[in-house]
Amino acid sequence: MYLVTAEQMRQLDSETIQQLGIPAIALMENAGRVIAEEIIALCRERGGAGCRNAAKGNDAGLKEAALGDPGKAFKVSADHALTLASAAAERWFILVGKGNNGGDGLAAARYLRETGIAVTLVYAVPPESLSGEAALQRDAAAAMGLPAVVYGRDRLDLAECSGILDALLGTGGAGAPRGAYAELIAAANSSGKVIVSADIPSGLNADTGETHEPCIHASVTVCLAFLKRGLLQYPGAGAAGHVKVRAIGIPTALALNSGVQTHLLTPEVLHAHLGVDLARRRSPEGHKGTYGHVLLAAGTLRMSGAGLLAARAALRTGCGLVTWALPKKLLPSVIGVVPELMLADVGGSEEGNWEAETAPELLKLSEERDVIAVGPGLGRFPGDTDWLRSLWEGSDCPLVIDADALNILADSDYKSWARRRHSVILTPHPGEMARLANLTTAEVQRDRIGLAMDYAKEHGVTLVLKGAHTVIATPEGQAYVNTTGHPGMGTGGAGDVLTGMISSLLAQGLHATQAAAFGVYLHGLAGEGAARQRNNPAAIIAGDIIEAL
Ligand SMILES: NC(=O)C1=CN([C@@H]2O[C@H](COP(=O)(O)OP(=O)(O)OC[C@H]3O[C@@H](n4cnc5c(N)ncnc54)[C@H](OP(=O)(O)O)[C@@H]3O)[C@@H](O)[C@H]2O)[C@@H](O)CC1
Ligand SMILES: Nc1ncnc2c1ncn2[C@@H]1O[C@H](COP(=O)(O)OP(=O)(O)O)[C@@H](O)[C@H]1O
Ligand SMILES: [K+]
Repeated sequence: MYLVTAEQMRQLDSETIQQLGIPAIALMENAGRVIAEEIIALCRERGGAGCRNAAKGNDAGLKEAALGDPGKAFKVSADHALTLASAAAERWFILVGKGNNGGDGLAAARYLRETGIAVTLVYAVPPESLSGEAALQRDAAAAMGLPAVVYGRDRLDLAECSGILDALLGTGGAGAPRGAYAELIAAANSSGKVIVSADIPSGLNADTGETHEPCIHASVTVCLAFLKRGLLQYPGAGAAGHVKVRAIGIPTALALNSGVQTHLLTPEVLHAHLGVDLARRRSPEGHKGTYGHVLLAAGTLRMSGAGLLAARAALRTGCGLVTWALPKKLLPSVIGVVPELMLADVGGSEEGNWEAETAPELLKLSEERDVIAVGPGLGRFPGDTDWLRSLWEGSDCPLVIDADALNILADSDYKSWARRRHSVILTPHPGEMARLANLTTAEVQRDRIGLAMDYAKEHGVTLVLKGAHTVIATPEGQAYVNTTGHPGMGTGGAGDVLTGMISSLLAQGLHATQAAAFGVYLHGLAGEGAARQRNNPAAIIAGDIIEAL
């Protein structure tokens, strides 16, 4: 599934209209219809038991009326999606803005009325100020005799409705809602009524997910044609409720041709777009050498657990072998803790810290391994930027950089380092990303997708920007947004687990984008599994995520 910006959406709209010759009013009709269908589905779902039974009876009657001899094949079906047995119990207020989003709402109102639902149009601005297709919809609604009020001129009591359709502002909204728009949004939010948003919640930045003050808090958002980026990024993702993306006649192929490079990370995208074998089939004649060898440079005396977590996660994700390179001082405390793990002491300080002099030994170890993962529990040490530079420039395999190794990178001018033959994957959380990009954490969170895409392209790295809805951005300019995972994963060490997983997939031969995307996806699924196994998600610890793999 594609993710688009408001600008890309406008371009796709106009290409459909100009290249395919489909009139704008037809797209708006389709939009109105799918919005009405979703409202009807919602009414059906939340209808009382009596209503549901009535609906069933009615549907049975309307859906399939076998005519004549029951043995005959001839049947007639009604439009189930636009049928609601409990319609008489519903009254919806349609909040109408001045632009095309308002036009969508007006079209939806007509379909709802046809179903038997009472609708009242609530214009945020005088109806005369509507233009283009929205004006055509206004006239059609008036011709059908739909009752209408104008906000600020006529009496309005939102307590009198059973639900609200928010068709005030869509992708053309700019800045915080003003005047009547702001007042209607605030009133809708405090009404306690169920709210369905057309395309995006009014007051949401469609690209970044920032919510202006005020912003609609919807139960359902019927997103038209393509998923808008802002609906996936918090806090917008929280304001949108259940997002239902519905087709309105804009061909998906247009997005591909127009160079839309952002995707929702689904099993279909992993399989069909990224070529990942989701079943992770293993060759019947495979052996541990077939599945690759991870070299992990991690851990200090005080943070040896980070190394253990990353190493165990790598093993559980299916690579053949893992060698954990660590300061000598750690050996007595970790020997035997994970029996499957190989340990390589590389010197280090008396206190069990890393030292710059360990670089040649690490490079030597890397010659026999397929990937280097560096960072979990690493700490900082004198000469660490030169140390990381020698790994970057001197090793001949993919490199996964996490935690303190990201902080080292943030202190380096690594764009001037020699180009690598193999890929580099960075896995920052928002705080680490802020240091890398020289921003505040709030600035990072403002538009995670946009920032990740720009950074990955500019620095020639695969970037995994962690947090709810992790973004994977590639050096070629693509991005994938993950939705697996769980708030219970906000626990120390969960990121170390991810580093181990991505490294393991790289060792097994997946390329950087595959390994980063599939690793993030599986990590989230394991987090969900761990949440199911524990009765309370707050009880999840990082080791549970590994056990759920
Ligand atoms: N063929 C198509 O194009 C299709 C489009 N589709 C639909 O159109 C939507 C986009 O429509 P759009 O571009 O007309 O913009 P829209 O979101 O309705 O709002 C713009 C109006 O709001 C106003 N306004 C803006 N900011 C404001 C603020 N902060 N506070 C107050 N007012 C503000 C601004 O007025 P102005 O300030 O310029 O006077 C302007 O008139 C899209 O989301 C989808 O639903 C679908 O039907 C598919 C086919
Ligand atoms: N609310 C959430 N929803 C989904 N995933 C989350 C959420 N909070 C945290 N995570 C995931 O948990 C991991 C935490 O990583 P990180 O902050 O690096 O932890 P640590 O440094 O302790 O290992 C990341 O993969 C992140 O995406
Ligand atoms: K809206």
